[in-house]
Amino acid sequence: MTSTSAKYLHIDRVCKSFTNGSKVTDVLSDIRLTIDKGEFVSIIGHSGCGKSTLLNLIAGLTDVTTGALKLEGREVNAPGPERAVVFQNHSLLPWLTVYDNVKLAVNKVFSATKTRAERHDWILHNLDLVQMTHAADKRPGEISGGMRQRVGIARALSMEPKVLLLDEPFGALDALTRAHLQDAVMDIHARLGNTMIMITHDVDEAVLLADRIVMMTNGPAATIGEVLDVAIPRPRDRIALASHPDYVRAREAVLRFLYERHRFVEAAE
Ligand SMILES: Nc1ncnc2c1ncn2[C@@H]1O[C@H](COP(=O)(O)OP(=O)(O)OP(=O)(O)O)[C@@H](O)[C@H]1O
Repeated sequence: MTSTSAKYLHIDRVCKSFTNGSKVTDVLSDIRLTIDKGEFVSIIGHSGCGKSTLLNLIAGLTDVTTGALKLEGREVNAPGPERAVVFQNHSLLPWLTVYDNVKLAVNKVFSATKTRAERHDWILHNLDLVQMTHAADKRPGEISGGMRQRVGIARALSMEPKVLLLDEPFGALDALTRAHLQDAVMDIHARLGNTMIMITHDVDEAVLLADRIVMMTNGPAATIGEVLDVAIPRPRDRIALASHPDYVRAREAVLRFLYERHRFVEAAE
């Protein structure tokens, strides 16, 4: 980690509680994490531990209760196009075509700085990045779930975000489609070099994609239990990796964390 980029995204002693009437729920406690520019970070942890809450804090969709969250030295306290989110279930507008869904995002960010022709080219360029140009005139209801997720990624990328936040984007997809999209994301990350943070429940996905894996303890008041470096060279090939000793070791470390040291126990009411 170089000193100039060390504080690119800085999460400093962040706690998050939700208050509902007189009931206060402490969801996250003392989160400390620094993410480098261009890094790919996976966040893994049992259901309900607070992964989405952490991502929403980075997105600016919810406020920190205490602590500070900064991107390039600037406090994050509202959503912004420099932090685009892709959700598990696509959030495309069903009445607009694929092209128009991306256009909406592009117009929002670039209407003052790109001409109409440049914006058109930019929309097609982003659809091309996820290999969806052929479906530009289709509506979300006319394409598959995997294709909708691709369009969601294109729409997020079209805003040229500094940080791409992925909240379990492939959770609802079949294994084969998921593998194709993982490859697409790795390819985009290699080509654009942007910072990506992805929540996943899938240990193999976490290891395959990430430079570091952030492992969260169980809630309430969850925190970061361990951060694992995945020093496997890129490009990564899923078949070659399956028997790679570093891959096997990383996978085992995550499994041990999740199933031995921080086993999920159903909360007894
Ligand atoms: N707006 C809210 N008000 C009150 N509690 C909330 C709110 N949002 C989330 N929570 C609680 O915070 C905890 C963490 O939720 P979160 O969705 O962040 O977990 P998660 O790790 O992403 O879960 P999953 O893996 O199941 O998606 C849960 O107990 C949830 O009920």
